Amino acid sequence: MATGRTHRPATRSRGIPEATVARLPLYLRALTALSERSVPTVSSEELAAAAGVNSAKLRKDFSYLGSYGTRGVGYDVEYLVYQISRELGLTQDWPVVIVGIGNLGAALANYGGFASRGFRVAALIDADPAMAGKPVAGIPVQHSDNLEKIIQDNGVSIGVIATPAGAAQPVCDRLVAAGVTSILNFAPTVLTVPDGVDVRKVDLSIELQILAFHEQRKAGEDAHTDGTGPAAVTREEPTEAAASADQGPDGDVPAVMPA
Ligand SMILES: NC(=O)c1ccc[n+]([C@@H]2O[C@H](COP(=O)([O-])OP(=O)(O)OC[C@H]3O[C@@H](n4cnc5c(N)ncnc54)[C@H](O)[C@@H]3O)[C@@H](O)[C@H]2O)c1
Repeated sequence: MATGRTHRPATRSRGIPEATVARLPLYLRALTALSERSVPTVSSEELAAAAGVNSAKLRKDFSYLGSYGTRGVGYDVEYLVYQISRELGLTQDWPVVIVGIGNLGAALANYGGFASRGFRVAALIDADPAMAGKPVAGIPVQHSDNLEKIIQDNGVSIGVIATPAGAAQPVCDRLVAAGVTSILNFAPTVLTVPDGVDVRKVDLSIELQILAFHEQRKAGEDAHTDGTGPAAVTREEPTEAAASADQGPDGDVPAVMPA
């Protein structure tokens, strides 16, 4: 039975802080773009700018990988791609199942970017009997009655939940009981999982709400500056929403966050 914890502590067992782990994909994306342009080396400043990260933070992050670059030359792009991919576990193929093949699940299944990053969609699962056997992105949807067998047959450790909120916890419990140890949750609900299971939550509506907050604040500042509106909320007086928002990899609020 699922209990208690929803995410791991701030430092992982190998000593790399969770905030550094969260920035590694940003570096990898920037490095992959450089690699595709056959750029051999990159300075910490250039790479930091491309990744949208402060360069001192980048150098600190890379020190956890044992990568210090060469003075006057910078970092070897190909080697860093390899090192970060290895650190993120992307040098092996990860079979992933998506549960809930509605609008979102089908869009995720059709997204080509997973495969190029080492994630293979091994199975699509849905509770609607009418969908069973129908192909989505070339993969036949399987009925959720067979969820446990599908997980075991495919050796799946990563599950993506794209069901309605009410179904997410029972689906999560079944995934975990079947052996899944990492969950990416798109349903707007907090999942409870046992120790040893990682949950990441994606919620685009929260991102939009935070942008709305900033828009409202900007509008307030404009009105205050030209003297036409009520007193603005200043940047020195964050509202509760801003104060409680999780900080992302480089101070922004991440689109994917711990559950
Ligand atoms: N995180 C985000 O940014 C974001 C964006 C859009 C939607 N969502 C959320 O994603 C979820 C899916 O949205 P949608 O628009 O695709 O909905 P949808 O209704 O189109 O699809 C949901 C699918 O889940 C299936 N389902 C229901 N119960 C199930 C169960 N127990 N096991 C397996 N499958 C089950 C349904 O048959 C359906 O095919 C919702 O929770 C929605 O709120 C999140």
